[in-house]
Amino acid sequence: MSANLAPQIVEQLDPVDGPAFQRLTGCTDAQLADLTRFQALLTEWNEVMNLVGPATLPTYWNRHAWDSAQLLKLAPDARTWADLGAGAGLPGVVLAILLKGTPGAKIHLVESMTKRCKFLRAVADALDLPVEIHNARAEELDLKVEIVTARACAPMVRLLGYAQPYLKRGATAWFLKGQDVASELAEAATYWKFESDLRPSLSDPRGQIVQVKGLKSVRKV
Ligand SMILES: C[S@@+](CC[C@H](N)C(=O)[O-])C[C@H]1O[C@@H](n2cnc3c(N)ncnc32)[C@H](O)[C@@H]1O
Repeated sequence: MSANLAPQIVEQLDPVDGPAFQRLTGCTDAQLADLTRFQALLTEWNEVMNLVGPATLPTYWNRHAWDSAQLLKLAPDARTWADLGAGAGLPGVVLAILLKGTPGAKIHLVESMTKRCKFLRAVADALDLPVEIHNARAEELDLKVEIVTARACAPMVRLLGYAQPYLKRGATAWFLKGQDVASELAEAATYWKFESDLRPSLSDPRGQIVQVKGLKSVRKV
């Protein structure tokens, strides 16, 4: 698949395997092969370090690949991304696979745990991905990107603090959130002023993808 994933995406829940994911996204055979290799690396490394819940691996294509890939539908023209708390490479590695070969594509994988960065480096080298890996705390970096994203990194009240430097430099935030998003947003609103826009997740019937704009601190978290 080339630069524009979004126009080809047909909305449908739960791709159960690689071919179903390919039908859903229109990804190329090469991208499908990379995603399959990523699944194998995730499974192999998960034996020796805690990357994802083992029970989620059988549903990799929906829970991890499609959950991550759906972000490209929201920002089809974005080329530069920062994934805060990338951990196992979700969503950042999936985005990098789907944007590989697109001129200007660069995905910053920001992860504070050194051993998880080792995994991300191994994946990036094996798949020759357009990524930069930062073994750092997200809020300490000063990166200029179009989109800042995160999945399961921190509750919204703290995530906004991590994302603030990126938003200040012009990024748009799209965060993958679960069923607790309403209470997370209510808590965050006592510390921050911001506008949010929620879209239903295409991979998780209880999930939401939250856009955040106009972030200002009201009081210290
Ligand atoms: C629960 S894991 C989720 C990883 C991945 N995004 C996923 O969905 O599988 C959260 C990750 O965020 C990292 N993390 C938490 N706070 C961070 C921060 N301030 N800067 C960078 N990484 C952070 C943790 O080390 C951990 O790897």
